[in-house]
Amino acid sequence: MAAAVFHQSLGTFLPHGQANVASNVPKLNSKCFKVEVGIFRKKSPRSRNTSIRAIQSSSSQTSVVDPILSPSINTSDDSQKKQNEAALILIRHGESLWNEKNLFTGCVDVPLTRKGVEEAIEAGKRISNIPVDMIYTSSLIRAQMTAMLAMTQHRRKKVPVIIHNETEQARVWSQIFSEETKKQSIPVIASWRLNERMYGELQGLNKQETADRYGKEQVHEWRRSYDIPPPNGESLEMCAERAVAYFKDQIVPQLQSGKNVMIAAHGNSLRSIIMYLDKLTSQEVISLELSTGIPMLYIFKEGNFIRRGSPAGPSEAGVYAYTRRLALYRQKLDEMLN
Ligand SMILES: O=C(O)[C@@H](CO)OP(=O)(O)O
Repeated sequence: MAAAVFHQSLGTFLPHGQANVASNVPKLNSKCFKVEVGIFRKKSPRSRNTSIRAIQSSSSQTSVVDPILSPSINTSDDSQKKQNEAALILIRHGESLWNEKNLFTGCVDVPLTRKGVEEAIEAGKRISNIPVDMIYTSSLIRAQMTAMLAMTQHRRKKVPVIIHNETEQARVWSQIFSEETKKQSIPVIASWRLNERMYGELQGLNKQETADRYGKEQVHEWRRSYDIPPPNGESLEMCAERAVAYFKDQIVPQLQSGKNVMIAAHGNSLRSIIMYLDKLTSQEVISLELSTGIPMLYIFKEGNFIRRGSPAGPSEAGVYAYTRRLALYRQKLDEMLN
């Protein structure tokens, strides 16, 4: 059985030997952790799931029809690109144990609270009818838990599979040898570049006690100014440099090729990405606050990001104005699953 390698920048599977994955591993240039990319196995264009074929036949040229199974998706096909639209879902992780304790967290890797688990599940319900072909998370467990818990609610019931490419052995040992299983999997790529901003010497300190000690204004400046870093930490601008660069280099090409993408990350890494998507100024981003458990939906179409989700809506219907294609996808899911 021939293995195939998941090629991160192409977002597809190449026969082992053709994909120089090592050259794709970015150099780490600062504080926090892990490398990204990994292996996965190539899907077979021939063996398709019948029920999915029903969806494809209704809307064969669009990306929202579960392109991971669609043989027509080809990253080098320009005409395909022009017609594609893709969904982009952003989720801030649910409440963590340090959110609960009101501690500066940054790159410290703490898990979700029970409430955070429930928020992640609730977020998953809101996006359960939106197709997801690839998942990106930070390297931190709170974002990864959120992504995984959210996907337990997804109606397509594909299984998120974390891509491991830290070493050749990790890559080889995590191969999947069933075509059917691969088709029912969603690659999950973790990158430290999506981590929360590094909070420097504030990490682990209590937010209220820090405000009492250094003054409310000073702490507010550390927390919400655009270009003033906390002591030995990252400003939002510095966080944006690596998070937005990663978004442009790694994630936008997937959207361009028609893949529907979910990103589970953090208050500040997502604020910096939203600043880029919504073309916010450094003044405007200061007042942008993201709630936990409220996913946001963007549609990527003809090179533009169109915001469809409001962070404030109380229910799925209130949150998203579906595009025609998303509505069609949902209708087909209803027919398939009910
Ligand atoms: O502590 C942190 O890492 C972040 C997010 O919880 O805090 P802030 O609200 O200051 O961005």
